[in-house]
Amino acid sequence: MKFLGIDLGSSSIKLSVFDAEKGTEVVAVTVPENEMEIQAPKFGWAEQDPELWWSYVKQGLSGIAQKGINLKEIQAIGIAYQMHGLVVTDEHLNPIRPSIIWCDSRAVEAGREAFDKYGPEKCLQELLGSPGNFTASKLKWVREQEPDVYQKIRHIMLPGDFIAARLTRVPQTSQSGLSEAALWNFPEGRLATELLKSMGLDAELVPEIVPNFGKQATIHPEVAAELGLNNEVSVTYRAGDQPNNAFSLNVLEPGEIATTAGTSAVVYSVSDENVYDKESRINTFLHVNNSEKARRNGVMLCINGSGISYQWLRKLLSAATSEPVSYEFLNQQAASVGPGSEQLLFYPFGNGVERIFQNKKANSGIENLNFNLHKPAHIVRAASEGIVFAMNYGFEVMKDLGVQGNTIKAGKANLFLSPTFREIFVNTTQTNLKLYNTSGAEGAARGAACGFGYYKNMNEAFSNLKVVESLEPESQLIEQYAELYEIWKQGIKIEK
Ligand SMILES: Nc1ncnc2c1ncn2[C@@H]1O[C@H](COP(=O)(O)OP(=O)(O)O)[C@@H](O)[C@H]1O
Ligand SMILES: O=C(CO)[C@@H](O)[C@H](O)COP(=O)(O)O
Repeated sequence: MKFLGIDLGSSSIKLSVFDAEKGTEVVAVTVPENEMEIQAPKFGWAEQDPELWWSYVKQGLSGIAQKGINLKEIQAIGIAYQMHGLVVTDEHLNPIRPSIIWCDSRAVEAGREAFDKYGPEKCLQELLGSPGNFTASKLKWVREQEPDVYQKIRHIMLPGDFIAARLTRVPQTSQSGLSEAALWNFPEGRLATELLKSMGLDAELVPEIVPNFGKQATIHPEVAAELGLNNEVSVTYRAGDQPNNAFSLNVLEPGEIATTAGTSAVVYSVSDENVYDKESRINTFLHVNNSEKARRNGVMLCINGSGISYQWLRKLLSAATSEPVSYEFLNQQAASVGPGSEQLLFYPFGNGVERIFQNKKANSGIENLNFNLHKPAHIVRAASEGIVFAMNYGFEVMKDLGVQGNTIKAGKANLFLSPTFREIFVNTTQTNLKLYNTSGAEGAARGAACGFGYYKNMNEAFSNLKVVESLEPESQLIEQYAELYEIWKQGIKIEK
């Protein structure tokens, strides 16, 4: 039996077909070939067009068919998606404006006002954090700044809900989705209706709430015919890309930790408690396997400016070449310079406000540049160090909150494909790193199989997940990176 996983990232959309009998991925496709743009009509804004996402999903499905898969054999679909975005649609499920995505900073003030008005203590107790810059605050911004748009909205959705709605023509969202929107009352396990009211938002805009796993809705026959899919195929799994990354790595139980470094970088730890950071630098969302019987939360740090820094450097280094330079070239450049990049410091905070700094903007850029000494390779290495150091800054807050564990799992993907990045990561965070040969899209396909009822339990879905590489910190490098991290930390400048 074959299952399809769709991973709607900020840089690209990945699709995976997983053959459950064989226990392996049989086809993987990434669209577009070059990374998607994030539009910034104003400084600090970040938007993408949901119609473009949908056109890439369709392109990805054609790519799968071209690789010899009979799309009619797909039994169910799982969707993972960039979190916290706001998609607003009319009654025909057509977007009314571009999506205001996760790293858009415009709603920070709206979130602060909502936090103060609803009451800090109530927010922390009920939402396990502030409405912050999450989906609910983005919707409040639309209501206040674009009242004509707000009036036309019939459904609000997260990015993955939109893709599911395009497939099934049924608007739905999930409990974990609402938690990432800051619209979930954790202690009572329900929609945060009082917060919606306090923010002046209409609860009717929230679509039907479905569990992460299980038959959510069946594909619309017209869509099935257009895409060449089977009429019977259903969406049986959806989750934000970070809980999905953890799920893909079989990180499901308290104390287990996952990481990734795509456009953003995340360290994600599972907890069975309603833990929260009073300053909302670290965020708690529902994990995919949360249930009434067993509480499972994802406690996580997010650095917005992670792989996007590397992506930006790649574009810069490609400006004068006929073909873009490859990421492998960047990795080689990084490896050609020693730890510390000859005192060059890189601050990766150029993708909106950062949660680890309480939704404030911090410095982005390169410091200590010496024109007679530093080459592009130093900048690439410094960027890798700066990204890991930023992750470590958040990881320290997680540890203060009681997150423990010295083994972290990651997919062998994105920045974790760089040996230098991996070395910096293990020695700075002082953790063991286990890399698995899997991806978020493959995880979403396994999720679809779980939701379809193919497996007896979730562990069975991961019985042939394999570690492809294990790394451990080395005492000499630990010392070296600890010193470099302290120097880097001194250079953080947070806007007042
Ligand atoms: N071979 C590679 N080596 C190092 N980094 C890479 C490589 N390929 C991609 N990346 C990094 O990973 C990023 C994309 O990661 P991905 O997980 O696909 O992002 P998203 O899920 O946000 O779309 C790229 O922008 C780049 O920074
Ligand atoms: O905001 C978060 C997590 O809370 C981000 O991790 C987004 O979910 C975007 O993910 P990527 O596109 O970087 O995978």
